[in-house]
Amino acid sequence: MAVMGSNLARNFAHHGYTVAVYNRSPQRTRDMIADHGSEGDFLPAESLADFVASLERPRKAMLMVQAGKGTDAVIAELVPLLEEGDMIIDGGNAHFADTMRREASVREHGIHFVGTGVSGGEEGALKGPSIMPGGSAESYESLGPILEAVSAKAPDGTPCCAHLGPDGAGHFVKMVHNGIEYSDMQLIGEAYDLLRRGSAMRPAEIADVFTDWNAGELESYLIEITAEVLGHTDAETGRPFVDVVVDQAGQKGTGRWTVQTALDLGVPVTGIAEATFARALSSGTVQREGLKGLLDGPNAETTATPKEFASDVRKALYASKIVAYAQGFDEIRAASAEYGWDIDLGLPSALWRSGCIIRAGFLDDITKVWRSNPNLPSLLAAPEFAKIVNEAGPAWRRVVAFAASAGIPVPGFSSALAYFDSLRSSRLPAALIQGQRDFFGAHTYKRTDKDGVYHTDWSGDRSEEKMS
Ligand SMILES: NC(=O)C1=CN([C@@H]2O[C@H](COP(=O)(O)OP(=O)(O)OC[C@H]3O[C@@H](n4cnc5c(N)ncnc54)[C@H](OP(=O)(O)O)[C@@H]3O)[C@@H](O)[C@H]2O)C=CC1
Ligand SMILES: O=C(CO)[C@H](O)[C@H](O)COP(=O)(O)O
Repeated sequence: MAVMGSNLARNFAHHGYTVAVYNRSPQRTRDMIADHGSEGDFLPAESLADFVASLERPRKAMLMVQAGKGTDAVIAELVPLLEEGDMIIDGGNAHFADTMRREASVREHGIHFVGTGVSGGEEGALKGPSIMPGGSAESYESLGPILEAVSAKAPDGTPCCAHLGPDGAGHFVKMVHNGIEYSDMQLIGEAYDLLRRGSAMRPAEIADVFTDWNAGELESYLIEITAEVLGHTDAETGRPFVDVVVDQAGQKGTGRWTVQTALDLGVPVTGIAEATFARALSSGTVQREGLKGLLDGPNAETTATPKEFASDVRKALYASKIVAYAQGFDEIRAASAEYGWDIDLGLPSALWRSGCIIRAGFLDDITKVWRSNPNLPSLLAAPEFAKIVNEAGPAWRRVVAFAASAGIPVPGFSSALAYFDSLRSSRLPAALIQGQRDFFGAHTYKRTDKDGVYHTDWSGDRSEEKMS
């Protein structure tokens, strides 16, 4: 009955379901019933045993508790109280590997375990979140209609909830959703910083720029709330709210997991990685405090007009955002192959169209791309997206070049551009790295002109040997 659980319970009740509710600390349950008990049919319980006893069979028990140890603790307490055929649904931000482990262990008791991503924050949970369930297809048959009823609806009326695949598939997709969320937020932050430092615009003016952008191709929840946050004035000081907030970004772990998992899968999610490291750097007070005044550099403003500059930043933001999404989908595809999930690539973007934090107008276009050609090597290979990033090129380069010359850090914009340039390069310096690896470790290399694996006798006469 913390923020997500209580709002989701109210959402179920608003849809006509009778909802049994329980929280480890009973006061939270009492508060929720006192504040919202009249909104629907609730059965409050002060012990887990009473909670379980009040459920219809087969029982469906949904957890919205702290991910990690909290989730394990509740499952351990819940399993002995349940029977074969019952179902545990974990809606928290669990690591997909934990979900795979929990699913296997709970299945031994004949109990279904559904790990599901839930996104939309406090408001989404109440009014309709994007729901990303994994678990067995059998469990989705009975659970799906309930989750679909309370989920957000896409502009075409489709529920933003669908079965993504077995065991950890749902939580994996939610994890990548959060990784993309990190990237999106970092890119927006960089756009703000460029306009603020590079064009001397005030937060309220930048809020207007974001409001304007929200009417175009960048239309999204995160752009919308950015305008709200930038337009907000601190009541106590009368200063822009953004200027009174400590500039250290928090993180609960999902961005880090996305990057760690991508490293294991060998998928370059550079935008998500830069965004995650940027949060860590902002919070690294030892280094930031310790180096204050020691590091030198420029502090320049653009010579472009604010309108021209904002137009370039908008294009760079959109192109970098497309790169981040392309990388996220690459990670989902790689994990689907690795774990045998068989995820339909068109589904995540379809489920993200409404309700979730990264909801955006262009998710409809992404869904259409994957639906018409699921075998594309990358989202960037879709002609419509290739056209956008290609056309953004000159503005993107002007922004990154300006940022470097002006001393404004843009790790998201510049890493996205480097990714784009790497992919379009016919030759990469990886050939030299292969030579170095062979030199110091006899790691061998392949040649461009003939088949086989080769090694050069670097410490001897430098003759080349065909190894296989
Ligand atoms: N907040 C958000 O915007 C979103 C959150 N999520 C995920 O949803 C879940 C709930 O999030 P949120 O509402 O923010 O709350 P928190 O993540 O802060 O979790 C608090 C809840 O977990 C319970 N809890 C913690 N440890 C235990 C334990 N050992 N045994 C029993 N209960 C325990 C708390 O009970 P008690 O009151 O007794 O301490 C409380 O009900 C999390 O997994 C979160 O990652 C997903 C999407 C968005
Ligand atoms: O899952 C969410 C949104 O989709 C949660 O709000 C999550 O807490 C966001 O991650 P972080 O706290 O690391 O910024």
